[in-house]
Amino acid sequence: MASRGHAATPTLGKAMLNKYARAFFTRVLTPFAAFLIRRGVSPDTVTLLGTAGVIAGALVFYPRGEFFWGTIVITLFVFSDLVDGNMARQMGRSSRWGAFLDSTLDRVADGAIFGGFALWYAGKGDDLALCAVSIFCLASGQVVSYTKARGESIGLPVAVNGLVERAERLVISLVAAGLSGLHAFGVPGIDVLLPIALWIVAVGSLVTLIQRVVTVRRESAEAEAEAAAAPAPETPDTARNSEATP
Ligand SMILES: CCCCCCCC/C=C\CCCCCCCC(=O)OC[C@H](COP(=O)(O)O[C@@H]1[C@H](O)[C@H](OP(=O)(O)O)[C@@H](O)[C@H](O)[C@H]1O)OC(=O)CCCCCCC/C=C\CCCCCCCC
Ligand SMILES: Nc1ccn([C@@H]2O[C@H](COP(=O)(O)O)[C@@H](O)[C@H]2O)c(=O)n1
Ligand SMILES: [Mg+2]
Ligand SMILES: [Mg+2]
Repeated sequence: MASRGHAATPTLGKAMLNKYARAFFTRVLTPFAAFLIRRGVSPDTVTLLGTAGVIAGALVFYPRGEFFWGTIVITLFVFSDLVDGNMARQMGRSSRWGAFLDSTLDRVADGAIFGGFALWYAGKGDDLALCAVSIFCLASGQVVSYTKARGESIGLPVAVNGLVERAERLVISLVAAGLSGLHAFGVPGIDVLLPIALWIVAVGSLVTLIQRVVTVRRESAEAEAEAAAAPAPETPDTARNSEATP
């Protein structure tokens, strides 16, 4: 199957969280995943419910500026993205459909999170620049993921993850949003963290996008050169001719 961060393809510039945190969370979440399997829950159900919870947390709380509670709800549900795959692997039922559903709903969840920030800044948060930065984070995150999916669909390895993968985008934004939310409980000055995080995610996503586009361009040129150097494949016509020619 097409490569992902943890696939067989040698991957350059593997992002920190996918490299170090995934193994840790796999160990921690495996017993919970096994428990759900014993209760007859399917990986697809976990994928769907997890996404619904993230959407609810992001779109109910963030547009009202309730960053603490929004982040608590999202955090409770976002780890379902690590549990669903874990369950599928334990059951020996990892599937193309599951990979498609997981990745597609990742995009939906990310849209809700950064859309929630944008709605806050477009409304009561009253900051057009930060609304624009939130929309940039949303769009660039989706395009970063698309570069890999499209590159892989045309047969390239896309052997780079880049500086800021999805896990980084989420951890930076959610930690900052959760802490910024403490402002509502009287912690002074802490609300500056969310704007800082959004700028970091925006710049990091742009760098990641460039890293991936450059990689796809190089891999594509290499693949074209390889194809040009290889002997032309036999068509029925050339096969007939070569049989006729002694
Ligand atoms: C008083 C304190 C208030 C604070 C409130 C609580 C704060 C809690 C804050 C944050 C928690 C954040 C948790 C975020 C967890 C993210 C988990 C996750 O979903 O990871 C997904 C990621 C990728 O999964 P996939 O392989 O399924 O997805 C692929 C990916 O989307 C690709 O996208 P691309 O990267 O290319 O853009 C797609 O291409 C592909 O299609 C798709 O399939 O999983 C991982 O990467 C694994 C690593 C997970 C690492 C989780 C780290 C969590 C670390 C810390 C959390 C705790 C922090 C607590 C801080 C408290 C601060 C006070
Ligand atoms: N409903 C699902 C969800 C995931 N999978 C498989 O797991 C892989 C993703 O693993 P994560 O640890 O990142 O969740 C995905 O590519 C599928 O192979 C599944 O089968 N069904
Ligand atoms: Mg998953
Ligand atoms: Mg996922």
